[in-house]
Parts: sequence; structure tokens; C-alpha cells
Amino acid sequence: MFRGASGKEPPSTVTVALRTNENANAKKMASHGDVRAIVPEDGVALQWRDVSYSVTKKAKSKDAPVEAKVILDGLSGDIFGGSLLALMGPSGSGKTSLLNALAFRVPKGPGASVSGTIYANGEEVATPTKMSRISAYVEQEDALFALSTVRETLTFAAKLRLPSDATAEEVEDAVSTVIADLGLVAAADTVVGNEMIRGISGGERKRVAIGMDLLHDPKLIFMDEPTSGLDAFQALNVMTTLKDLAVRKGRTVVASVHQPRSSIFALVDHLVLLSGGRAMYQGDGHKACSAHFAALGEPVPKDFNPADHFLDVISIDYRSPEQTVATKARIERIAKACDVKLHPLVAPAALAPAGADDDDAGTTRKEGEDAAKVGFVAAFWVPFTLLLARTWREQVRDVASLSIKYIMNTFFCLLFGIVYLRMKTDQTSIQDRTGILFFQAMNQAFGSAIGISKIIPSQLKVVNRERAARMYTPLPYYLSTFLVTLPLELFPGILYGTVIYFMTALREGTEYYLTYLAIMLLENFAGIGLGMVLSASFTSVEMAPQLAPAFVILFLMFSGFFLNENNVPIYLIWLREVSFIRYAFQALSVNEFKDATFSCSSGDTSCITGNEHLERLNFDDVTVGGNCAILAGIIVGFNLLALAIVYYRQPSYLALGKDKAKGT
Ligand SMILES: Nc1ncnc2c1ncn2[C@@H]1O[C@H](COP(=O)(O)OP(=O)(O)OP(=O)(O)O)[C@@H](O)[C@H]1O
Repeated sequence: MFRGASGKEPPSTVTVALRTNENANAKKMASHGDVRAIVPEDGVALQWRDVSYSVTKKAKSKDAPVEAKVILDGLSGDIFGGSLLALMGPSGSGKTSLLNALAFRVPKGPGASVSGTIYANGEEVATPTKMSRISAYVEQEDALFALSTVRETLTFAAKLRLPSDATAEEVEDAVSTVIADLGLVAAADTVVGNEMIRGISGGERKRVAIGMDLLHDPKLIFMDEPTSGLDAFQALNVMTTLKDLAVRKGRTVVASVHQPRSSIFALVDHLVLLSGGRAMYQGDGHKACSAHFAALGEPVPKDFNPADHFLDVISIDYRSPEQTVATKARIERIAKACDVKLHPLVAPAALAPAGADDDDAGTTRKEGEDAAKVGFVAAFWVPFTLLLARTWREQVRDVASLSIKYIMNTFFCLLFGIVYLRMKTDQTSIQDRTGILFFQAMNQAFGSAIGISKIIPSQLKVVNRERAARMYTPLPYYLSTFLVTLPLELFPGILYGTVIYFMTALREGTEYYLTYLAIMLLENFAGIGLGMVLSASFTSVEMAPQLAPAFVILFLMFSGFFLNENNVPIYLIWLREVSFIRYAFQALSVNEFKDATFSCSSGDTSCITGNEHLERLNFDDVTVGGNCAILAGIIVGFNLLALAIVYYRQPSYLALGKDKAKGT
């Protein structure tokens, strides 16, 4: 039996027998005053009281009232271990919002506020951190890395989520158990895939996403629309898996469910029906709900999916003014009839919360150690090495992207080599040498910055999910991503740079060649740094290749090639000062022309030396060492900026306030 009510205080003394599942292996008697409750030992009793969520919009004018939208209106309820609770309702009714509020996953946003109190096994859960320690949140979108296999994906999560002292066998066991429990044995060694790469099925993807959150054995599982995007068969499979987790493993599962077919609806133990953020029904599933609506004069028609019927009768029909009024009146009547009792809070002493917070005053050392062992924020090195391995794997397995990149590099390398083949050392070659050096500086910047700019957006969904689950902090993530890009960018850079140097016959001498390579590498690093800044700023993979070139072109304009140093408009001088292409091009030019002489045909009075050419370019004060030092500073600056953006953009959620989130 399950009871809840919208905005109602729990009765002071009630005697209830909470639902027990088929094999509720271990049950404990919990007492609260004269209340007796049975709670499966493994599960978490989740109780919420007066949960409200509203968003206020800025008033259009000074005198206009502040507009507030009430999304959840004082909802209260209970769910106990070993049960599957479905949050249902028409689109926009507040299912995801309630799920998020219960899981402390309501995103921070202007004007948004959430209030209420949530208890796990009778103890108030006060912070998102506490909730993340006892629960798992499986997002609607199963963001996964496409080129990792199911086993690799789960092993990565297991290594970060299991206690830090877990042995390799324990990790392997945990992964194998989840693979078996979720019916993923046949798919275990198949890559996850995406729209472009053939991989596992949609249902299997969903189960992998669930599996990643089950590895640390959470007692409480929140799932946002676990069946969305799946065909009927796969949807049933996933819901059966969830039911199984509740029944066999005693877990508490809360899922928002959209339009379930009747076989899925039959799996649901408890139901919260929402409309306009208010409770329309809270109680046991299928039969109890049917009886409740029949008593209200809204019986389920014969041969009709009960879930469809319930959603129909709590939806507003806007097709005509009369229908709108009639359906609104019906909804008011149904809301009023949703007047049921809540269970009193489970006594905290009966069951300790599943995740004692090691920061809490009064937490014993043992509890602190256990909580730390859960490893939600593992030390730097574990996530760093795991992330390094995963990012490397994803990059090198992306054969299509790597091939395109290397084919383009080879093309430009040969093009430049052939066009500027074996330049002479006469006066005409001064222009050619300047040209090839500029092309090199430009190509280096475009290649690295634009290539890198999509790396973070392409991982963003997965990384945000993992960071929301507190699997790692931004620093190991950023460093591992940055380091993986280096060999992939640098080795081809050295190779192609060398081929071009000798094909075009740039300045002879080992020291000039090595200086040229060093400048090119520094520019490459700076380009990677800019790419990381752009990458950290973009949210979509599509934005990166469209916007990144614009930024590179800005730096290109102030490289000193298109516009004389002295003619840069005063208000744009700052762009010139941060143009890493400029510093690279200047240094390459000085390396090539400083103290160099070029043959002059007899009678030609316009012949110049390398130094005079540098003077014309306004590069006469430039030193290679000075520019390399500036490039090093730019590299550090770009990377610090990118890291700061990654920190700033980490997912953050609203804490539950105590004052009711107010609406009009
Ligand atoms: N931050 C916000 N600002 C403004 N409106 C919001 C915000 N969050 C949610 N809403 C609104 O609150 C209502 C409930 O949203 P919610 O996503 O919880 O509904 P839902 O029942 O899960 O819908 P669906 O089934 O379509 O996903 C919607 O009208 C939505 O537009």
C-alpha cells in the first residue's frame, strides 16, 4: 500500500503495513511512535514532504508584478525499498521536475527555486552531495562513448565508482554481475556505437547507461523516462530490468514514464499521477488506480490501456473553449479526490542512511572511511589515468576522422612542397619564403585550433553525466584531454613540417631547421590551447567547426602579414598582442631572414638583405627567444582560461530551500 498527498502534513499516528515485495528477503520492523513499518533491509525508504518548484520571470516593467510559474505545487509522498514507483502525467505535467527535485538534480537557473524536505530512511537529505552518495540518477539521454565496448564502458565506471581499494578481480566481478543482471552478455564486447557507427541496440544502450549507475550498488535509483526512444519490445525489456532490480535486489526505483504500454504499466508497483504540477493520484499501481478512478466516475473503458485512460482524464483538452472548461473542471475534481494519508517518517534509528556523509559532525571514523571508500571523488591519479586511456582509445579508434585529418595534412604538405619546390636564394625568393612561412604559420593554427575545438563538445554529455555523478573533477578531465591531443597533433606536425622544410629548401643549417621546428611546435601548442578554449566554450559539436575558423581568422588578420604592424587600428591592438600566429610568423621570419643575404642580378638597384626585409615587415626588433617566451605564456594563458571555463560550466543543481517556492 502506498499513500501520499499533495501538500498535506503526515498524520501524527497511523498504523500501516508498507508494501513487501515477493521475496523481500530481509525486512526490518521500524517504529515511529506507535507506527509500525516494514522496510526491506537493502532498500531506501524515500519520503518527500511539501516539494515545490517554481520559476519567476523578471517583470516586464518596474510596476508590473513578478511572474511566477509553479511547476510543482507542494507534493508529498513515500516510496519504500523493493518497489518501482512510476511518475506519470501528460507532457509538461512535472514528471521530470519531480524526479529532479527528489534526486537534487534541478538545474540552477535564473528565478528557479525548489523547496521541501526529503528523507532517506528517516534522515533528512540536506544536500545534493548526500543524495548522490545514496542514489544513482540515470538520465533520459544515454550519453555514452561510441567507440568503447560495453565492457570497457562499464569497467571505466566501475574503477571510478567502486571503493578505491577494490582489486582488479572485484572490478571485473562487479562488471560481469551488471552485464549478467542487465542481459548484456551477448553485447559485452561490441562497441556502443552512434548514428554513424553501428553498435549495440537502443535498448542495450539504455541498459548500459543504467548499468553504469548500478556499479556502486546504489539502493535508490532515479530514472528519467527510461523507455523514451525505444520500441515497445525494448521498452518492456528495460522496465522488466528495473522491476527486477526492485524485486530481486530490494532497490527503490523511481522512474518518470511517458505513455507506457499496458504490459509496462502492469509492472509498476506505485504510481504518482501529475497534472500541472499537482498530484492527481498517488497510490498503488494498476488495479488500485483503476478502482480509484472508477469510484470517481472515470472507469477504464473495456479493452483500453489503463495508463492511456488515466492520462486522458487528467489532460486539459484545448480543442474548444467548452472542452477546456470541462476538462479543467474534471481535473479539479480529480485533484480534490487525491486526498490520502502519508506514512509517518521512518525512524532514523531503524535504518542508517545508505551513504553516511564523511563531512558530517558526529560521523564516526569508520563511517567516514566507508563513505570515502565509495570513491565518488577519487584521488586525482585514478581518474586521470582512466580518462587518459579512454580519451586516447576514443581518439585513435576514430579512424575516419584521423584519416581525413592526415589526408588533408598530406595534401597541404605536398601542395606547399610542390608550389614552393626548392626555392632559390635570390631576391625573388624573399617573397616566396615569406609566403611559405606565413602559410605554415596559418596552417598550423587552423589545423590544431579547429581540430581540437570539437573535442570537449563531443564528450560533453557523457562528461557532464559523469561529473554530476561525482566520478571526477575538472582537472584530471582537462589534463587528460589536453595530453591526448598532443601526440596526435605534434607527431604529424613535426613530420609534415620537416618534409616542407626540405622540399622547399628553407634556410640551410641544422640550427635554423631545429629553431623552425621549435617555433612550429610552440605554435601548435598555442593552437591546441585556443582549440581547448573554444572547445570548453561550445556546447554542440556542430558549433565548433562553424565558429572556430572565425576566431582563427581574427588572429590571422593581425599576424603581421596582411596588415603592417604599424597600421593596426588602436582599438584592435589587443588582438594583435594576443595573436599567437603573429608571434610564430615573426619568429619564423627572423629565423629565416636575420643576417641572410640573397643574390642580386647585376644592375638591380632594388636588392635588399634579409635584415632590410625584416625592417619592412616591422619585425626588426623581434627576437626568436622573446617570441618563443611569449608563445609559451600564451599557451599557459589559453589552457588556464580553458580550464576555468570547464570549471565554471560544471553542472550545478539547486539545493532544497525550506520556504515554499512561491508562485502567483
Ligand atoms: N527552468 C524552467 N523554466 C521555465 N519552465 C520550466 C523550467 N523547468 C520546467 N519548466 C516547465 O515546467 C513544466 C514541467 O516540465 P517537466 O519537464 O517536468 O514536464 P514533464 O512532465 O517531464 O514533460 P515531458 O513529458 O514533456 O518531458 C513544463 O511546462 C516546463 O516547460
